[in-house]
Amino acid sequence: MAETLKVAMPKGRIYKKASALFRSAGLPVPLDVDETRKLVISLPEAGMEFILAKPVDVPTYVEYGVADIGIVGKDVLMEENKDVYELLDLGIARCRMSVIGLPDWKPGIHQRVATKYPNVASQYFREQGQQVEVVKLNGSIELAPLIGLADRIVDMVETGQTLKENGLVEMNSIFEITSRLIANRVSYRMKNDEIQTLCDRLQAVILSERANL
Ligand SMILES: Nc1ncnc2c1ncn2[C@@H]1O[C@H](COP(=O)(O)OP(=O)(O)OP(=O)(O)O)[C@@H](O)[C@H]1O
Ligand SMILES: O=P(O)(O)OC[C@H]1O[C@H](OP(=O)(O)OP(=O)(O)O)[C@H](O)[C@@H]1O
Repeated sequence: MAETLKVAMPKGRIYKKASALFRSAGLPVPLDVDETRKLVISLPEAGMEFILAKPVDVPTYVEYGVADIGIVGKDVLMEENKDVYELLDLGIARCRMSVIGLPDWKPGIHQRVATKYPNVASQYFREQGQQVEVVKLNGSIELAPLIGLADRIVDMVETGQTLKENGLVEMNSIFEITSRLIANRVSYRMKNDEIQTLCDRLQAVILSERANL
């Protein structure tokens, strides 16, 4: 008998897109996650169990093996650097990680950069040979240059609306972001049939959606 596959799904903006992809692939997903406070949802008839997690925690659950697979943004994978397999680019929740500042920004003697992604930002500026102080924030990052906490930020840009409304400009794009399917290393071996079947079904939908673009 096939083993239960434990799937860590991020709540929030990725969930809708990821669940639509699962449904198109003929895979079940819990409905109405916005309306429930339940965090573990079992679908025994499908041999699956869904863990509804905060997006940034998905790689941790998968690394520790309490979830066999998970869905997470490339931004989180780059920042968290967990020991997991990255199996598939789902092509959803597309945006980019960028360096952003006020239009009149000039490099000062002491440069400060605010971000939700301190590891990504530190590595980027190190590679650019720029010495900066990185300050970690947890949200509304665009506030930092407006009120003088930092002279630049590293944050995600999707439509560019947040930048526009706050008079900021995108200076450099660091990398493109989409959501990825990740797997625990041991689960990938022990539940290979189940994981591979799921991967193949998702891949087929992704390819057919791409062909219809
Ligand atoms: N415009 C966007 N801004 C932020 N994240 C985006 C955007 N577009 C796609 N994403 C993806 O969605 C993920 C963030 O989802 P969400 O905003 O629900 O989480 P969060 O802000 O980390 O969670 P929480 O609000 O619980 O702290 C990112 O990790 C990224 O991969
Ligand atoms: O280019 P846009 O389409 O405007 O999207 C980008 C904005 O969306 C994200 O913020 P989020 O909504 O996650 O809020 P928070 O990080 O401030 O909590 C991100 O941090 C940017 O602020």
